[in-house]
Amino acid sequence: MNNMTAYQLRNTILDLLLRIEKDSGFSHLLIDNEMKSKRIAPKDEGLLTEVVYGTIQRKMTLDYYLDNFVKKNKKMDAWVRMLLRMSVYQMVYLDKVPDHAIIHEAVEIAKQRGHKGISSFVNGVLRNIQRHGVPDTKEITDDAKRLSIETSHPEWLVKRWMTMYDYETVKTMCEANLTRKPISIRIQPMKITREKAMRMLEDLGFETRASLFSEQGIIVEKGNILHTELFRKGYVTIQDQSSMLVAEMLEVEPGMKVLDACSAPGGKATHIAEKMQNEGQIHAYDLHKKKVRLIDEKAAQLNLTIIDANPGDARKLGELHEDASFDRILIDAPCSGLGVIRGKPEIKYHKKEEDIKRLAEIQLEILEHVAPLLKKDGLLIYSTCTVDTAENEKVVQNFLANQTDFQIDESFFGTLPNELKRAPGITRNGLQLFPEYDGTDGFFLTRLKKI
Ligand SMILES: C[S@@+](CC[C@H](N)C(=O)[O-])C[C@H]1O[C@@H](n2cnc3c(N)ncnc32)[C@H](O)[C@@H]1O
Repeated sequence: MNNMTAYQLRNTILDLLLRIEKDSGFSHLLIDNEMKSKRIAPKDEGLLTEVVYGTIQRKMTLDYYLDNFVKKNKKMDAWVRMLLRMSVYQMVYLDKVPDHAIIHEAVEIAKQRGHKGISSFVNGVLRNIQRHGVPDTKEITDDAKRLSIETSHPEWLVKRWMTMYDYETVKTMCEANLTRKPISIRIQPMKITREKAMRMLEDLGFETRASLFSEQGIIVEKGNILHTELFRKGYVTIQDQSSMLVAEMLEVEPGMKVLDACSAPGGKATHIAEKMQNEGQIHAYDLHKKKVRLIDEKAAQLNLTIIDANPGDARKLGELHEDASFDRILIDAPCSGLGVIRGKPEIKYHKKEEDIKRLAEIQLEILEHVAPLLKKDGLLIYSTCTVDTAENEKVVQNFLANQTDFQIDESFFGTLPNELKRAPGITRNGLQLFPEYDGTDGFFLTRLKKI
């Protein structure tokens, strides 16, 4: 592996940021690919991840700062603005590299990518910021606007959340979205115990702790799991703790017949298969044919054989399966993803309010079409990785309003892990996890019972 110079590393970071912006690419996937390419030395991985995530996470705040130092209507190529953003990010939020070195590297990059005029412009803006400091956002008097700029969330989104939750909850949530998400992993219990996996990781210098949400979960505080044999050989897989709650709460047993209606890439289907000790049947569907392969790959990696994955629209599964034929059903619905902003920060800039309305309609359609496939006394989990009540509470309420043979399974609340029994997001209709809570994603789940 060649060690990159600071200049090359900054150039790679700039390229990554531009790709993420241009292709609306998922930052975590592009960063993982970059790491896997082995071009980045382990000592540089931290800085790369920090600058890429940080610059995306704080894009609106950085633009607010820059607008104070750049003439209005100044035409700027996308790469110049991005170079300024990532440099200001490092100057304001990181203290790893001195400002003069950050400015020097930015000017070198500008010289190479552009011409002398651009490098002097970059130099001028950054030196001005170094001299005068960034403007104080406290001057913005409107709460929603200030929170929007300070935490870099679109104003419509902040306003929307303020209609759903009190200001302090929204503020905490937006601030949590600016922090790094701890990685959590799930052990494959047929291959290794949690204690052994934790011991092995700690021997390798990782810092770990046991998840309180799932007996299979481990939180990795420090260390890159992608580089370990444990990960490569399928002894563990990456999954957010909140997602692990789903298979825990589905209460499956070996031999059951289970439907996972929106299954790709198979994180929860494989967990359910593990809980069933790989005995029984899991019918897994996903609308997108290409993604079905991901379910098969994950199952193969974890040596799980009971998952039958196929393309299919959840709203048409009644054409393939008889009514009342499944013991358990999971609907992990397509959603706005507004609960996973911390791990995929670009989401907050791409979503629109109309998307949420349309998604809520699809979610209700899926629930209504899939529900008849559940046996009497069977359990159905509805989950999403969003904090938007229109996609969570409201969908469940609307579904129940037109049903006589389903109800919220009250015993669900009793079976939650103790730490969650009094979580702030518990309502009559389910559990809303917020991203600041024990490092999970923003996630909603509820359990319905067929009576
Ligand atoms: C939240 S993701 C599922 C994640 C998955 N359960 C896991 O744990 O890995 C939602 C999935 O629903 C799929 N999807 C969207 N519309 C669908 C539909 N009408 N029928 C079935 N799947 C759908 C999407 O392609 C996406 O993969």
